[in-house]
Amino acid sequence: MNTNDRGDFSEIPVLDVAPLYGTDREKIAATAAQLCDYLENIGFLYVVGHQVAAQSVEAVREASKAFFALPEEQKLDVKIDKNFRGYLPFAGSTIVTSSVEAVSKPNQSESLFFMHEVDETDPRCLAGEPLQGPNQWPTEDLLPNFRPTIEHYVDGMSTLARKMVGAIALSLGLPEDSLDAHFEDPTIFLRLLHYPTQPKEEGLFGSAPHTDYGFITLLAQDDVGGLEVKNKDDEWIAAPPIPNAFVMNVGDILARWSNHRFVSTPHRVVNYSGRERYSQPFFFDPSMDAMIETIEACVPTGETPKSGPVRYGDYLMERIDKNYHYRKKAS
Ligand SMILES: O=C(O)CCC(=O)C(=O)O
Ligand SMILES: [Fe+2]
Repeated sequence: MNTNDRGDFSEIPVLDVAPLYGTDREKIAATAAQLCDYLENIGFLYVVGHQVAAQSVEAVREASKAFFALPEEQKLDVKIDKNFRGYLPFAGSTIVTSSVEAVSKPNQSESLFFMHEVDETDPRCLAGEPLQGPNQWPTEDLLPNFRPTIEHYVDGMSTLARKMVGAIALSLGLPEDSLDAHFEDPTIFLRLLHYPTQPKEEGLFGSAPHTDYGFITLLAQDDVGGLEVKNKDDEWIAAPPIPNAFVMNVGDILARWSNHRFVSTPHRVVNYSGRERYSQPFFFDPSMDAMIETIEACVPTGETPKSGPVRYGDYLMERIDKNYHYRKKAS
């Protein structure tokens, strides 16, 4: 790697991941090598050639629009709970752990969170383990077909994300399945986001500058635009919508796991378009119980890892508790 290239970009590159669904080892290796370069130097790329149907992406967007169009009191029927599933009203989160800039104004968005489903009878839920509980679904009479639409999408996105886990392992010179054990019960978030158009105001964002917590993010956005990614010259580079592409980025736990060989790049959303914006980031993260310990292949000979081991669930709870008002305990 040429470290001088790090953060030196003026657009987000596109990677065709179709070979990852096939069996041609040479093509798979070439795709992984290209991926490695993007993850090391930019931390962001567009993924095309995946097998998530455009129809499924569109169906989720329509479901999202229908949900956010409901009266506030109906949205509040599924208000976000202690398990981090449900509706986060407009301006409900301020990113305070952002290392990117001092942030004080709440994000100009409302969102609806789903996670991996955990039944009420599941031992993890019964034991009161953090973030392990059932999703909150809008009722069928209010929004018909909502749940199967979301679940179908999460299935397709999970398949794509697992292909990327394999490609990431290959890109580090490891066997394709070497990280799989950490994703046996993956921690999954699907966040449906609605950004009203916003005024131009100092320090006011749809989504304030931040890095993502987790492993990888795969984002579908509508045709409005507004996502921007920071380069090494502190310029905000647009990541405009490309049809049938997901924006993929490295999260902080992947950066840490890779001894910061891969870079978790700050990004933000500003919606000055005059239109409403809808996006749907899918976050694919390790199992709560997975121990994240620096990948040896990422530590140069003679050096020690930059960070110690951490249980993914503990790391995640710390990050989440800091960022969301509704979780803050009244003192
Ligand atoms: O809405 C977007 O385009 C980006 C959202 C985002 O960065 C996030 O939810 O972490
Ligand atoms: Fe993000």
